[in-house]
Amino acid sequence: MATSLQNLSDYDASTFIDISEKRFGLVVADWNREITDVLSAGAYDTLLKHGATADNIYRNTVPGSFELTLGAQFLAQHDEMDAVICLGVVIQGETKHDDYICHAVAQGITQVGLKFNKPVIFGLVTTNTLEQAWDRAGGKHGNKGVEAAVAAIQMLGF
Ligand SMILES: Nc1c(NC[C@H](O)[C@H](O)[C@H](O)CO)[nH]c(=O)[nH]c1=O
Ligand SMILES: CC(=O)[C@@H](O)COP(=O)(O)O
Repeated sequence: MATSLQNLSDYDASTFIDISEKRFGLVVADWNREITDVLSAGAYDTLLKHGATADNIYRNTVPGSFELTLGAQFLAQHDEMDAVICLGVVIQGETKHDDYICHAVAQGITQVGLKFNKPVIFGLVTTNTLEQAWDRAGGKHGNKGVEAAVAAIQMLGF
């Protein structure tokens, strides 16, 4: 289903577990920094809003989205880390460069999650245009950072 029809920025928090003792890693790509900062703030504020403490949220920056996988692994490998949220923005260019990045990140962070048996969330905005990216970073389609944080909380409830 397309984001225009449904997004997780509207969610029911009544089913969330207590996350006051949970530790979260945020891995944020520096590319398209103005937008990833908004995603990061959305994720951070959402975790706090639902009971996480600032001391339990660890934020690491990586150069670009391609590095999200390794950044996620650096955090996920710590036993005390409960969930990792990866945030990046890849906007289509003239070449297939964006495809390579997006597929690598999707596969890479899936593997990290399976390897460490903990939620590693795919908060990668992959759009055709800059405008579409802003639409998903506090614009008309919500904030994918918020959605990523919600997904992490929901997965911890399993
Ligand atoms: N083009 C985008 C990139 N490119 C950089 C790569 O992610 C990577 O850092 C580089 O290839 C070195 O390994 N990154 C984004 O996050 N968004 C883009 O649109
Ligand atoms: C994927 C991108 O945003 C960019 O770095 C690559 O652009 P291009 O495909 O025009 O080289």
